[in-house]
Amino acid sequence: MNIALIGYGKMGRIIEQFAVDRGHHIVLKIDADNRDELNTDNLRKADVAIDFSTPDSAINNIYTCFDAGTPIIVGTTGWYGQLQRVKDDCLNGKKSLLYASNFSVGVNVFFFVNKVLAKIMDRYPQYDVQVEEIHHTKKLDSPSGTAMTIAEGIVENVERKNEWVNEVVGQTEIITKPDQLLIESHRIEEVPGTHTVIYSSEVDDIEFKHTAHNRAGFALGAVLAAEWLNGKTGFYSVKDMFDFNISDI
Ligand SMILES: NC(=O)C1=CN([C@@H]2O[C@H](COP(=O)(O)OP(=O)(O)OC[C@H]3O[C@@H](n4cnc5c(N)ncnc54)[C@H](OP(=O)(O)O)[C@@H]3O)[C@@H](O)[C@H]2O)C=CC1
Ligand SMILES: O=C(O)C1=N[C@H](C(=O)O)C[C@H](O)C1
Repeated sequence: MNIALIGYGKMGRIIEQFAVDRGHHIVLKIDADNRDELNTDNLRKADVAIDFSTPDSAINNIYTCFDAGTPIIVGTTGWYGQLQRVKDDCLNGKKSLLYASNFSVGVNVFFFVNKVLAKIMDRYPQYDVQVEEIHHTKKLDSPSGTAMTIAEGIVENVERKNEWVNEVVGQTEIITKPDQLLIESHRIEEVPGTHTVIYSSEVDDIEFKHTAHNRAGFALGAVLAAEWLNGKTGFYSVKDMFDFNISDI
């Protein structure tokens, strides 16, 4: 496949390596310095675009791909307030988009088991629950997209939690109400991404944790998603690609 990389930073560069290793060709690389080269003519040279850019630029990048008719994989986080509008425009215009807050196999297994665990813990009100995420200090958005997906999996399944709230440790201080799920964000040099769900009672804690050792899992997952999306029209999340099912267990 011919691939356009929108965002050529930490992720874009690793994605390039995996894509080339798998026999693909990079036909366009966009970063802040050459962003005027992101236009429909250039995008039409690509079979698929992969966006790992910035929360502020993602929406414009998505709509430029829609205009070009180029399917787009969106790894960028921090734009999900616009998700419904993007979904509607994608489906109405018969465009092609797949997004994920996290493309790694490990985290997608984690997302699935998190929901199962939440369903079980719904029965045990003596446990409170919170989510912690740790990322490098260059990260622009808080909470991480991954932590939001985890929190949504808990709020959907634990009746005593109705919404999530975010505290960035050292910047904001939150006093949560009982029906609020706290996501605590920590920023520590060079950490690729660590997510923990903690259920705490008077007598014990249950901790469920995913630690990324590097960015390779995210990058390979994004290339596999591009291969999966090739030839499809529609609006997808990474769940459509992994498709775990409790009846498989
Ligand atoms: N879904 C997932 O699995 C994962 C998602 N992410 C998300 O991906 C995004 C990128 O992460 P990361 O690679 O670490 O970040 P980086 O800051 O390393 O890279 C961002 C890139 O975007 C470029 N950029 C800036 N403005 C624009 C623009 N207007 N158009 C196109 N590109 C632009 C930057 O250019 P320049 O360097 O010139 O400023 C840079 O090349 C983040 O939102 C992050 O949360 C990260 C890892 C995994
Ligand atoms: O910015 C990052 O680095 C990461 N962002 C994604 C997120 O916001 O969840 C995925 C991963 O945790 C790394």
